Amino acid sequence: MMKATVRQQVTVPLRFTDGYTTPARVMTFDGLVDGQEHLALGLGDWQRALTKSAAGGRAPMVRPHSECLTGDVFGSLRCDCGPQLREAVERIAEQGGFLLYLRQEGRGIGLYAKLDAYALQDSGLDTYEANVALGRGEDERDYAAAAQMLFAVGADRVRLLTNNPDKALQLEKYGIDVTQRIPTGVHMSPANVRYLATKATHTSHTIELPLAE
Ligand SMILES: Nc1nc2c(ncn2[C@@H]2O[C@H](COP(=O)(O)OP(=O)(O)OP(=O)(O)O)[C@@H](O)[C@H]2O)c(=O)[nH]1
Ligand SMILES: [Zn+2]
Repeated sequence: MMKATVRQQVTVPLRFTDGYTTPARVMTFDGLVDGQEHLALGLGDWQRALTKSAAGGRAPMVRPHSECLTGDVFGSLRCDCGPQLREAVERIAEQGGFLLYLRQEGRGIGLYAKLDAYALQDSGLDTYEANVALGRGEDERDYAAAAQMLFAVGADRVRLLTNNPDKALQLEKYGIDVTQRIPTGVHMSPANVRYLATKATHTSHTIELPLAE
């Protein structure tokens, strides 16, 4: 795999809508294989986490988060992306590590296509069937660039914050040592319960859902 390098890093103070604040070291990259403008956010004492990991201690916590404009920015209740992002930033900041903000809108099909998929879901298809009906893959995400970013920041061993087994499998395939997979919380709403249930049954996401009535 081609090597990527950190292109720039700047500190950005974050404040979420619920008032939670933390500084983030926002990093950009040169040489990412997919040509996208992905970001890594170094959170908490990420430098100490890297030093400890290199000495054989606990690996830094890392969450690969796929972009979701509607959820991350506008607070859409159709998915769980906004609350997951908020949760991940705080958990990583507590322990030191990285949030990878990956420009993989709509599981890689893009924003307009995701909204087309939402329209199909409103006429009965589930989240995966809708992608297929559009002639797209159920999930087109590839994590090669994410692996490149982790190597570039020196995090080749990670504790991965995700419920998605594919993220761990792909990162391992690209040479990252995933020492542990940590589940994220489940952020359910009436509008996203079907979406979450489909993820759990269709792609073995580790999502614990209360039984539907
Ligand atoms: N095509 C499509 N994409 C969706 C839909 N709902 C959410 N997404 C996208 O799915 C992605 C969600 O990504 P993640 O938060 O990384 O979720 P995940 O793959 O389930 O894995 P974890 O959250 O890590 O467990 C984002 O890119 C969203 O834009 C949908 O109905 N159709
Ligand atoms: Zn979302």
